[in-house]
Amino acid sequence: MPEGTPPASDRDAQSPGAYHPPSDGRERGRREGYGPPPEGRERGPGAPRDGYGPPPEGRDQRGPRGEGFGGPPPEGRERGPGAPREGYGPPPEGRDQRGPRGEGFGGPPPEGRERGPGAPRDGYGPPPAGREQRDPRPPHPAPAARGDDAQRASIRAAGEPGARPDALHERGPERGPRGDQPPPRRGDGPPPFRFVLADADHKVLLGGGQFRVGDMLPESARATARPIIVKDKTVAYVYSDGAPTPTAQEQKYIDALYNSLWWGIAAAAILATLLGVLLSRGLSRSLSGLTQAVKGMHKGELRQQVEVKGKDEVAALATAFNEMSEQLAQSHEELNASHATIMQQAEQLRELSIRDALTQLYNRRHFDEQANTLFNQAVRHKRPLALVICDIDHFKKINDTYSHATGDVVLRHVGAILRKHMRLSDLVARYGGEEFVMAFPETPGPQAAALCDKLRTLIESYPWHEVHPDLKVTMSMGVYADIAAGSAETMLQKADALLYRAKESGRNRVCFT
Ligand SMILES: Nc1nc2c(ncn2[C@@H]2O[C@H](COP(=O)(O)OP(=O)(O)OP(=O)(O)O)[C@@H](O)[C@H]2O)c(=O)[nH]1
Repeated sequence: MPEGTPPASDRDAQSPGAYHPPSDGRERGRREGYGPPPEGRERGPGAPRDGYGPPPEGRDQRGPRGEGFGGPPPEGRERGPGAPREGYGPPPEGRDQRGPRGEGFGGPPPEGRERGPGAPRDGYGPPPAGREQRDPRPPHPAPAARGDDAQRASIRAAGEPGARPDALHERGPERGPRGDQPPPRRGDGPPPFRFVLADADHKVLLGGGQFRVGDMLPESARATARPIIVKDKTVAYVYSDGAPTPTAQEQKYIDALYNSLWWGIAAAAILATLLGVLLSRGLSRSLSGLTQAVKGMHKGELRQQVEVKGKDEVAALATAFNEMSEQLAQSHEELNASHATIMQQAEQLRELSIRDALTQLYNRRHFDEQANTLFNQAVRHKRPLALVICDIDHFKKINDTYSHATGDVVLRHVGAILRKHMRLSDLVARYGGEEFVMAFPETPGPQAAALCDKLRTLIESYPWHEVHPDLKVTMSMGVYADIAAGSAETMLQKADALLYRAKESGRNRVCFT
């Protein structure tokens, strides 16, 4: 069994995933071998060994247990070359082949810890020449018999470059810092992480970064420190201090990644810009066509069609716009047609409201409105105005002799003769029954009477025999042309009086003042 490897029984009792120091019994047993035997415990060569006295044969060849910490040997313990070593002399041959213990922590050894060239190393001072070449792996944990020294050695091993704090719980005493696999070599560069080791009271045992030995870990560091547990008891804390320091190769790789990232971002930005410019140009052209079409619609040209390209949203918008424009134009045309129809019908209704259905002349209501207007204008402009009332002679006899229908035909023919032979500025209406009224603007009385006489002659000479062989039709008229009467209504009353006089005078004649 190589030195430093605990007995099988001890190893079996240890958890495979955590570091456990040797049992107290082992520790005591080993330590007891370096002090004087108890009084009265003299032993002979065959006496059972309890650690006092020379080891049995073969033990010396293995060399002493590698305690490196302790005071000077007890008084009177003079040792020869074969005396058990306590770390105060060169190790026996073959000891160096086991590899160093706890390398990785530089700095001088504690005061008073003078060591010989073969003394077990505790991590302070450079290793012997060629040691790293022979065994690059971190040392095994301290032998179980060394107790607290073994714990320190194991803890120092955990603090080596590349070691993880939780590795203390993962590897057994005879395993490497990372189990059975050697730690990755990182060349001669700085360790990737720095660790600070503190005892259970958070007092720094092994400094690093901003912490010195003896400092107290601040609360912030304590929160993230990883405990080192021995037999369910926290014996120390490991705190990671500082950021990882990549190797030159790793830094190159990181730089290359950053360069690739920045070039990728730059390329993406350029592509996005170009794509945006192209899209904006196409979009601008499409929207320009739509804008022109909308302006055309605003001017009243509702039927607008824009070019549809592709199948994107702009094309869908152009298609929808074309459909909307066509529907809007059709609706507008239908609305215009309906409006024209309504206006026509309104005009027809208006005509019906102001005209006589039998003769198609204006009716009395319309004549009264227009006669007032003409009267006011004549008064304002002091212009002549003549108003005339006409009545068919013995019309009752016509109805009675030739039928009521013949009487209607006579009324229509008389109305047509009156309308045909008057000026457009003159006004004629059927006043009721067989009565007609006329207004002659800009016409003095004598001229109006002459016109009325002409009309009377035309009615009398009309070929009524075509309506009925024995039919004779004449008309009597009263003409009044003095606006001094005061109103159109008064003038009509005066004209009606003259009509009555014409009737009384024998009919078929014109009377005026
Ligand atoms: N056919 C027809 N007859 C009408 C219409 N309106 C009124 N009449 C008739 O016209 C006749 C008018 O007769 P009157 O008022 O006595 O006058 P007149 O017979 O013409 O006698 P004078 O005026 O004195 O010459 C009445 O018989 C009415 O019925 C009409 O629209 N159509």
